[in-house]
Amino acid sequence: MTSGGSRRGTSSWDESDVRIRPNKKGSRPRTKDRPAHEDAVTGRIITVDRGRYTAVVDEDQATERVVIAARARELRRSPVVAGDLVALVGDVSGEPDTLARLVRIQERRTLLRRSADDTDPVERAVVANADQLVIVVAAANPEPRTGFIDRALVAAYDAGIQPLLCVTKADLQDPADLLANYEHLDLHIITSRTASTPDAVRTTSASGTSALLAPEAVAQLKGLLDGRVSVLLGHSGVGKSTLVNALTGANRATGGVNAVTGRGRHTSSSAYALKAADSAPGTWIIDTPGIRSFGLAHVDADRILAAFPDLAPGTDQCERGCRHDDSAVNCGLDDWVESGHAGESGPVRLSSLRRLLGAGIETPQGSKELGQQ
Ligand SMILES: Nc1nc2c(ncn2[C@@H]2O[C@H](COP(=O)(O)OP(=O)(O)OP(=O)(O)O)[C@@H](O)[C@H]2O)c(=O)[nH]1
Ligand SMILES: [Zn+2]
Repeated sequence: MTSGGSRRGTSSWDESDVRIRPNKKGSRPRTKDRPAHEDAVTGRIITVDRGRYTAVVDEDQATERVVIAARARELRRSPVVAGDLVALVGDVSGEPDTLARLVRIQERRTLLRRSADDTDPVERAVVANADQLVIVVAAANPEPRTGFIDRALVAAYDAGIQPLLCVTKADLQDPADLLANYEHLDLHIITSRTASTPDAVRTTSASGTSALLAPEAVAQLKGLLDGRVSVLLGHSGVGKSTLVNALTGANRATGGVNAVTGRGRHTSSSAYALKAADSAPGTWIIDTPGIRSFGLAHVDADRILAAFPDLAPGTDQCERGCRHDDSAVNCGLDDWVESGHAGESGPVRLSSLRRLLGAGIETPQGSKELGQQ
């Protein structure tokens, strides 16, 4: 359990914070034939596995515990994902072999989504209520792919989540060339490497390989994650679990949450949340072991444009249906940038935007055409 700092956990919420999501069929009260669940407690979903929802209740209090719940029948069609804040009723003791009932999902601040691939219109919720998306790539072994980073950036901008780029294994390869692609985005970039100095952070990967990481990047990352909910995303082998363990290590050895999530390797492929060690209340790291790709069929180009406020007004002069991408003719963004409205970095920002717009997304008018065929 974390300690110190101001209390910002779920403890300060009351029932009015737990809102029922708008009902498509109108707002027929659900309280008519069942109790109003006034006794419900709020839980934070840390993982989902075969219809069982694992939640943390009474976060950062002495009574903090892990409660397993099943979804109430009326929520059968509502996906519940890691990071969701939910109302739980029934047996919320968290004792072995008890099962609570999940009766409400709190309105989400953000929702990270993906489709299985660019042509699959079915979007899946991945993580709810995240503040930032930490995109983890290795400088080498495996080779970094800008396509993956770009797609993750698009997914983050689409979800209204702040992206952050973490490059590992800088001891193997100087990542300067890779990073040149991203220096004109509003993006925190953290570069991590191994080190053999006495202050190196000792950690292990999920498979048990130990590593010594230079403390600067670990400290920097810790500072950026403090008090926030962060999703970590990266391909296998980039050093994600090595980093996660460096950040959560102390906590995995103790604490209630550990009982469910931290015993050796997590076997489920779904996202799961871990509490960071020695951090402010509300600091959560959500790992996404099963996610190797980001289908973007659901993404709206307007939301990507919104992440470029210096450029977005330039599209006022575009013709209807303009895709603003590399193939666009008479795109207003060209004039906007040429006439200096977006400042000196305008041209490189525009080419970054266009690269992202080409990462496989719908046109602003909502046609089903993809940006990349
Ligand atoms: N040289 C170097 N090796 C590292 C660094 N970080 C991690 N590694 C090593 O890279 C290998 C893969 O690291 P993991 O943490 O298992 O990678 P992962 O992303 O969790 O991979 P999966 O568990 O397959 O998802 C391990 O042998 C680590 O010790 C680094 O900064 N530099
Ligand atoms: Zn345009």
